[in-house]
Amino acid sequence: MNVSIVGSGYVGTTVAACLADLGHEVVTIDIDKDIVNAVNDGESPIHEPGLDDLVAEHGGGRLRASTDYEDIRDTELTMLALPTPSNDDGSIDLQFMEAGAASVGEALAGAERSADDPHLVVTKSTVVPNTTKDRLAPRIADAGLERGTDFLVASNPEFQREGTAVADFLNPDKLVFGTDDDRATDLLYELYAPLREAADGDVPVVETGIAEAEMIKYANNTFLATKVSLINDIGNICKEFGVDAYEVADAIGLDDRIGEQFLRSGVGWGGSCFPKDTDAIIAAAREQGYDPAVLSAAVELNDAQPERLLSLLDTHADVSGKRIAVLGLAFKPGTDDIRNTRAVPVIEGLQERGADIVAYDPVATENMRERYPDIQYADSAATALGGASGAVVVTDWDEFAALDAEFDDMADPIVVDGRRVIERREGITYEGLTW
Ligand SMILES: NC(=O)c1ccc[n+]([C@@H]2O[C@H](COP(=O)([O-])OP(=O)(O)OC[C@H]3O[C@@H](n4cnc5c(N)ncnc54)[C@H](O)[C@@H]3O)[C@@H](O)[C@H]2O)c1
Ligand SMILES: O=c1ccn([C@@H]2O[C@H](COP(=O)(O)OP(=O)(O)O[C@H]3O[C@H](CO)[C@@H](O)[C@H](O)[C@H]3O)[C@@H](O)[C@H]2O)c(=O)[nH]1
Repeated sequence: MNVSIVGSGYVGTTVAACLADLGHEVVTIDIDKDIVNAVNDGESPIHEPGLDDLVAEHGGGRLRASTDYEDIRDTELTMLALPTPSNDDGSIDLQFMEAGAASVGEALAGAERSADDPHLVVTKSTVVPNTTKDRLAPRIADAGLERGTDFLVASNPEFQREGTAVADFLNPDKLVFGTDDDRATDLLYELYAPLREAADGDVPVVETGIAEAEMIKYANNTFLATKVSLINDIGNICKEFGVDAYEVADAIGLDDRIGEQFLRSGVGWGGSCFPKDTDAIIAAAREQGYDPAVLSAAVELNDAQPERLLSLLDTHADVSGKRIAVLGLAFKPGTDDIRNTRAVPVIEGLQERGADIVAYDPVATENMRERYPDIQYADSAATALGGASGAVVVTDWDEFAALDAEFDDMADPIVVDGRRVIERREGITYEGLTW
């Protein structure tokens, strides 16, 4: 198939490269010339394991990028993979989606199409229920097009995680096709046919309505975020009793109804999705007159975990004027993404306490330096720990688990672990956040 993807960021580039690898002809449209040039030169514009190879193989060939929306005219369907950030009140900001939809409409309006061959516009981005129908379809139609005749709309949310995005896209737990027209459903089946054939096992397809598909994405993300907040709540109770929350989690995870994943308690959830999506669906629900109590509590608890981590440090040392190591800056291991990382409230809490911060991350240092140019950055965990009067662990990078003799070089070996990566050992004062 000929496919276009508007927005060549984390999702757009990953989906485009994977679809090209599966045999489709794909063009991504982005307003950022550097991204467009990178893709055409076979270079991945983002840090994502496995993506470099795919873009190197297909970039400039079956995978092209362009700044020109008119390139979507030669394609059968267009996916919108544009940002959906938060407004100040947490509600979804649809300005990029509406601008993209309007540009798609203008490009399609200038194309020659037969009435029995409408272009399918698919919402890949995460949007609150009814956005595609009420906010995006009208922007496309503004160019003088008629929905159902000139174009169709659908929702096909994406469940890939950063750090494992390529593998997640190619082997999804499910595909969700939100449509209200059989022609749209057929096109989505055609698009995903090579993926379903190549996938490791059966890939179930959920055929549903457009708004249901949009809501499934929020239900998925908020369920997982709340699961982590719940295990953090339980973990905080465990800490009060001197009980190991990880032994408790391992045991309850054996119950199929609970499941073993997303039971790692600690300093909380961050990233480009959980925080903004939870805020967006809470704001959307409130606009409808419903206040989601459990989701609000999940956010509140998540916001409090970094301060709990620092309070534990306070019980061992007054950090004012002391060198404190922050190990891990990315919101999770495997990525250089610092969007909504828990490292930010930890750094700000340490700054409020007057600590002299030295931070280390294997790949996210440069991104954090742009945000906090005034703190010190070390080029290794060993350098960060050397002479420090305390250390906090924020990201569960594997390399932190191997640290050992490095603690001997601390001025005062106090380690407060927010991710359970460091083993308790002789010679250090160790506090786990929930164990
Ligand atoms: N990042 C993830 O892992 C992930 C996973 C699932 C779903 N999502 C959702 O997918 C959507 C996109 O997220 P992302 O992380 O890929 O965003 P991103 O910021 O990485 O990428 C968006 C891209 O859109 C481009 N852009 C902005 N305005 C444009 C316009 N008018 N026309 C063309 N291009 C334009 C930007 O230059 C950027 O390259 C969001 O709704 C997000 O919630 C993200
Ligand atoms: O047991 C756990 C699991 C995760 N986390 C934290 O939760 C956050 C999110 O982690 P993860 O879900 O692995 O990463 P994302 O890349 O943000 O992926 C989520 O957000 C994406 C964007 O919507 C979705 O597509 C994915 O399905 C969804 O898992 C990170 O800060 C993790 O440290 C924990 O604290 N404990």
